[in-house]
Amino acid sequence: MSSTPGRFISFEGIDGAGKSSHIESAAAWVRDRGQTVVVTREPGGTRLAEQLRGLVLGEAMDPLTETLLVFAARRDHLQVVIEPALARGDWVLCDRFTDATFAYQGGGRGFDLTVLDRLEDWVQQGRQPDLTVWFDLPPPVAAERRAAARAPDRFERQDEAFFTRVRDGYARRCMQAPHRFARIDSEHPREAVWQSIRELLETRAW
Ligand SMILES: Nc1ncnc2c1ncn2[C@@H]1O[C@H](COP(=O)(O)OP(=O)(O)OP(=O)(O)O)[C@@H](O)[C@H]1O
Ligand SMILES: Cc1cn([C@H]2C[C@H](O)[C@@H](COP(=O)(O)O)O2)c(=O)[nH]c1=O
Repeated sequence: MSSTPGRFISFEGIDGAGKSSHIESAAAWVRDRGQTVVVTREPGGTRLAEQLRGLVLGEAMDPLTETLLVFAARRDHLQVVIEPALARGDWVLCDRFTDATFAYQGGGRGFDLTVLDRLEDWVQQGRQPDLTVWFDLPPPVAAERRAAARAPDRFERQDEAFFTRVRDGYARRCMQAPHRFARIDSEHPREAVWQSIRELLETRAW
C-alpha cells in the first residue's frame, strides 16, 4: 500500500501533440517519489477495451456507434484497471480519457454534447481525473510531426478542420474545468515541454 492516496492523471491533446513522448518520463518521476504507478491508455487498457480500440481506430462507423464503443471500453477500463488501482493507492497515468470523447466525438464529429454529458455521468459515476495535462499544439504542426513519425490511423487521416474542432473541444473542456486542467504549450522543444510537466507534477499533483 502506498503512503499517500493515489492520483488519477490524464494526458490529452490532438494526435501528434506529444503525450506518449512524455508519459513514461512522468511515470518514472512519480515512481522516484516512492509511488506505485499504472500507465494505461484509452481506448484500451484491458483485454476487452484493446479489442474495442482496434475497431474504433480501424473500422468505418457512424458517430453514435463510435461514441458507444469508446464509452464501453472506458467502462471496462474503469472497472478492471483504474478503480482497483486507485483503491490500492496507486497512481494512474492515462493516455487520454473522457475529455478525448468530448473533443473528438463532440468537437470533431459534432456529436450531441448533452448525450456525452449523460454517458459520462452514467459510465463514470462521478470519477474524474485529479489532473488533466493538455498538450496543446496547432493542428498543422501536429500533422507535420505525425507525418514524420508513422502511418495514419482512421482519426489521423482526418483533415486540418477536423483537428481544429478537436482542439476547440479541448479548449472548451479546459474552460469548464480549470481546477482540473493544465494547458502545456507543446510547440516548445521537447526538454521545455518536459520541464513544464515536471513543474506541474510538483505543484498540482502532490
Ligand atoms: N516537443 C516536441 N518537439 C518536436 N517533436 C516532438 C515533440 N514532442 C514529440 N515530438 C515528436 O512528435 C511525434 C508525435 O509525438 P507523440 O507520439 O508523443 O504524440 P502523441 O500525442 O502521443 O500522439 P498520438 O496521440 O497520436 O499517439 C513523435 O515523432 C515525437 O517524437
Ligand atoms: C479516448 C478516445 C480516443 N479517441 C481517438 C483519439 C485518437 O485518434 C485515438 C487513440 O489513439 P492515440 O494513440 O491515443 O492517439 O482514438 C476518440 O476519438 N475518442 C476517445 O474517447
